[in-house]
Amino acid sequence: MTDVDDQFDAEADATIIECLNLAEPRSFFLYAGAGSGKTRSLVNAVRKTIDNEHGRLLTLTGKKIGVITYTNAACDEIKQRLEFDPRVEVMTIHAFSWSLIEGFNADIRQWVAKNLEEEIIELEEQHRKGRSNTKAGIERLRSMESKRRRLARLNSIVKFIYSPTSDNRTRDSLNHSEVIAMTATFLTSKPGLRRILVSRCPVLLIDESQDTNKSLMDAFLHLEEEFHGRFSLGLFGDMMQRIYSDGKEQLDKAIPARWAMPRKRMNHRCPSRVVEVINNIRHDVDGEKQVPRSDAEKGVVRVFIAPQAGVDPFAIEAAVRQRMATIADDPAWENSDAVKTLALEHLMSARRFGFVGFFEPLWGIENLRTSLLQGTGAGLGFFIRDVLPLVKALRANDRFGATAIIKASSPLLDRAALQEAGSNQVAQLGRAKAACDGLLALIQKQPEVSALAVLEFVAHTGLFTIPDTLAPFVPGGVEAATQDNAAQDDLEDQTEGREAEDTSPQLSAWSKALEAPLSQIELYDVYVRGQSQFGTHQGVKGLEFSRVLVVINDDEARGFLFAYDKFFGAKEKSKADHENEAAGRDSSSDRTRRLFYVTCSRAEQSLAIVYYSPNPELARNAILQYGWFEQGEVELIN
Ligand SMILES: Nc1ncnc2c1ncn2[C@@H]1O[C@H](COP(=O)(O)OP(=O)(O)OP(=O)(O)O)[C@@H](O)[C@H]1O
Repeated sequence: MTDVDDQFDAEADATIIECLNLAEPRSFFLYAGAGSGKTRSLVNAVRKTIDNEHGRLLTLTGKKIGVITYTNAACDEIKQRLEFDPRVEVMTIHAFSWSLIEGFNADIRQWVAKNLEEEIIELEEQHRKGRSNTKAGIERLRSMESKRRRLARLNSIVKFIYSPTSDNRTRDSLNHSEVIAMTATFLTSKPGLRRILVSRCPVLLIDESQDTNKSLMDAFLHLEEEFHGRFSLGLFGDMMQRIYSDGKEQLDKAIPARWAMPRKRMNHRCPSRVVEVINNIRHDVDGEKQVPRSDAEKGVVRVFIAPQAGVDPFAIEAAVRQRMATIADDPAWENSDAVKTLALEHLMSARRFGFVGFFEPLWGIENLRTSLLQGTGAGLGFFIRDVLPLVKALRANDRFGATAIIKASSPLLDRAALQEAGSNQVAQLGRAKAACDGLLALIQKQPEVSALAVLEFVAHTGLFTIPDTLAPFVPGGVEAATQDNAAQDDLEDQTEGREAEDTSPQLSAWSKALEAPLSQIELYDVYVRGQSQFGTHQGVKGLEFSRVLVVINDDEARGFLFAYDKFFGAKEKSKADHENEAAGRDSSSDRTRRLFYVTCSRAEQSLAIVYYSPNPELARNAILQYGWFEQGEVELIN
């Protein structure tokens, strides 16, 4: 690291540290682009603060520095970098919100009731106006019915529960957006809650603040207004990287003049050519210009334009990697594992990484999506926490590991089974061993064995407990589950859950997903852990990779928030787009430009963009007209 580079933005860091002075806390808004080390500044400032006399004060008073991150992964990373210091509370916005409102059961009940009543009135209104025999009409009726039922049951719920990392489908649970909305309302309407927050965390730092839910952000800004001088709200983020519609538009314009406005201008991540390109993309938005590190390489940037129809994307992307290996003089491009491929959405990644058969049916069910992306929920857990670790241990001939897994989670060797076996424990151990051997044989004999066949084998041998979600797919599964009272309750919660009245779509989705080979679930698991070479444009916010391949295909993505075809001039803008632009409102082009900025700025060495266009020639001209890329950097392929 060169001294000049290290000192380049030193003033911003010093300002932030000053703001965290607990005797005189001051709020601040850090203005800094991609790769400028915002997270590093956050961690450094917190560390410096807890290492000085303020740290002792925090220990004495039991107060904490609050840090809100955007993802669980970012949360873990920051905790680790701060060595799990107990004076710092690092949480996602969902976990933080719940930590504020948990236990206020009467208020929660009242809020949910009012919210449900309003939603029901709105649905009734729509019902009066619309037709009831269409798909939308039927869903509306079902939703109305479900909300009425939930409303009727509210009084019987003594304690509301919520988990920031799962689908929250039981009767007494709240969903993610309710918790956020409720926290915003409570913070605004309850002075006591505001006092609790400020007294618990005299400093609250929010990373990726551009995407923090707008009503919650407004609540924090009001709270700051009331407590300034005694409380510091520190916003880290980059308005150019606002890619979720939830965030507060023009947050930067809402910041009071008394706040500190530190600024960082060096990009420590990207090579100089990538810095130039992202400066170009950003230019018309706020003119903010970054400089590369003095020791930055030049790097390579290429845009490849391919036709949208009648091509094999796998062949095209392989050819692009080959071409990049030559242009960048970097053979690693030929190895797809060394390239991070960013698709517009998860299905595109699933197709490319090879787990679409398992993923697509479940992804089609709206309220399974959170758990699908987080690998949570009993059905997924059965495979990724029980079966796959055992399969891996057996394949590696790791008898010790396999035994540990069986001991920890197989009913064959749980305490009750062993007690029941009495003097016959050896036979019970033999049964477990035979089940393991059988599972290994099944997988070795048929490497593409279906998930269903594995499930049936596990049910037959009793190797693991079959969760209710999967019980309908094994002989006698449902009866076995319903004999058990607790299971019966769970089943009712699932079938008569708040919103999910009709579980048949979920059952048929699981039925389809189980036809996929178990090997697809292994790939899915690697993907959701973020360990594959694939990711989505939105999902890689905050991350960085040596070689980045951005895949753009509106046709395959079928999204509506982002529209590259319009952005790159290959498709006409709609009337609404023109109106939004004329009125200075956020248009789909604005959103697309910001997403493009995020993806391009992930590259540490070289960047390739593959754009599947309905009209490659037109797109090429439009892209060149922007002037972001040089003539030689844009190639047509087919
Ligand atoms: N002062 C510095 N010296 C050396 N490397 C740095 C410095 N600041 C940041 N970096 C490195 O630059 C990269 C980008 O930092 P970081 O991820 O914190 O940036 P960011 O501003 O959060 O980026 P983004 O908004 O794009 O997610 C990281 O690899 C980080 O280690």
